[in-house]
Amino acid sequence: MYETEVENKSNEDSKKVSEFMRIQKLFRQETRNQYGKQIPKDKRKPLDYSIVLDFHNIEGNIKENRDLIIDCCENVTKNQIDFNKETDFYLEPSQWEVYGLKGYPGFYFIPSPFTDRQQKKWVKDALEIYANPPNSTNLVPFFGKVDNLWQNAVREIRGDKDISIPRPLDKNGKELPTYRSLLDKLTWATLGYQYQWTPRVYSEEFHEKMPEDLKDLVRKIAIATQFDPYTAEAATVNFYSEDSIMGGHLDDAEEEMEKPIISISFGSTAVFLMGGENRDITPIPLFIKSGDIVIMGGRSRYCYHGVAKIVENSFNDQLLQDQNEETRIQMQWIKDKNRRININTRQVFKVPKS
Ligand SMILES: O=C(O)CCC(=O)C(=O)O
Ligand SMILES: [Fe+2]
Repeated sequence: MYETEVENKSNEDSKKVSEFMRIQKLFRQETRNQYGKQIPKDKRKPLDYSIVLDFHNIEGNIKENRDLIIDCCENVTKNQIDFNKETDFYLEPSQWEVYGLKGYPGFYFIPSPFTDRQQKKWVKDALEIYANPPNSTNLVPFFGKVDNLWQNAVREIRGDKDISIPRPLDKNGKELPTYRSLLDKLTWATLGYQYQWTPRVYSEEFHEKMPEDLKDLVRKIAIATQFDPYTAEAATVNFYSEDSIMGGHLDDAEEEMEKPIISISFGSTAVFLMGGENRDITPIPLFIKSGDIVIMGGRSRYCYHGVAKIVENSFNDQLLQDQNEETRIQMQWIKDKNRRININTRQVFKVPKS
C-alpha cells in the first residue's frame, strides 16, 4: 500500500524531482530561517492555496480547475438507496451532491452529506472503537495492545484529580508514558482484514469484524456511484495532525481493484493530491473538508495520491458546540492541533469473504 517517494536531499540536483513531489512541495511551509532557527507559526510565509480545486465553491475555482469539475448529480442513482432517518448517520441520499473529475472516470466527490452531529459520531467511533483492540494500530509493535486509549487519555486531558489513572503498561509490564502521549503517537488503525504493512499483503489469519454501520454507509455510497455490489472488507483509519503529510502512493494490495476505495474525512481540511499512474504525471491538488466523501474507482484506483498539507486553522468551530462534555473535549482535541481523521474502505477479494 504505502510505497512512498523518499526525497533525496543531497541528490536533489542530480535526481529529477518528480511532478508529484514538485506539487507536494508547494504546500511545504518554511519552518526554519536561513540560520536554522525555528520561525514562529504566526511569522511563517502563508501558503498560496489558489491552485487547489474546491468542490465546495465551484464558481470560486480558477478556470483550469473549474474546467475539470463534472456535475454528476443527474447521472447517479441515489434514489435506489434505502434510507432510514432514525438510524442512518448521513443526510438523505437524494440530497447528496456528486461531482466527478475530468480525466478520471470512476472518481467521485460528495461534499459532506453529514450533519455536525453525524460527523461527531464517526470521530467518536474512530477514537473510542476503531483505535482500540482487537483492531491493530501503529502503536501495537511498540507498546503492545493499548486498551481504552481515548477513554483513559480523556481523563488525563480533563485533569481528573480524584481518580488516579494508572500509567499504561507495555508488553513486559513496564510503565509507559501517559495515555495522552500515546494518543499523540497514534497515526493509523486497521479494521477488518488486517493489512500487513511490511509484506504488503492482507492477512487472512488476522481478521476482525468490520463495523456494520460503516459497511452500510459505504455500500450505499457504492450504489450511488454505480459500484455496487460493494462489501467493505478492510479499512484504514488515518489520524493526522498539523504537520502530517502522506507521501504519494498506490493502494494496490487488494485482489479486487475494480471496486473503489471509499474515503470519509473529519476535522481539519486536507490538500489531497490526485496524481496519475506514475509520479511524473502532475497531480491535481484538491481540498477535502470535514465530512467529505471521496470515491477512488476506475482510473483513479490505479493512480498515485497523497496528502500534501493539513490546512492551518481550518477546523469548523461550530463542531465545538455540544451538550456532551466528552464530545466537546474530543472536538477541542481535534481543533488544538489541526487534527484530521480519515477512514477509507476497500473490498479486498473479488468474491467477498466477509
Ligand atoms: O487521508 C486521505 O485522504 C488519504 C488516505 C490514503 O490515501 C490511504 O490511507 O491510503
Ligand atoms: Fe491511499
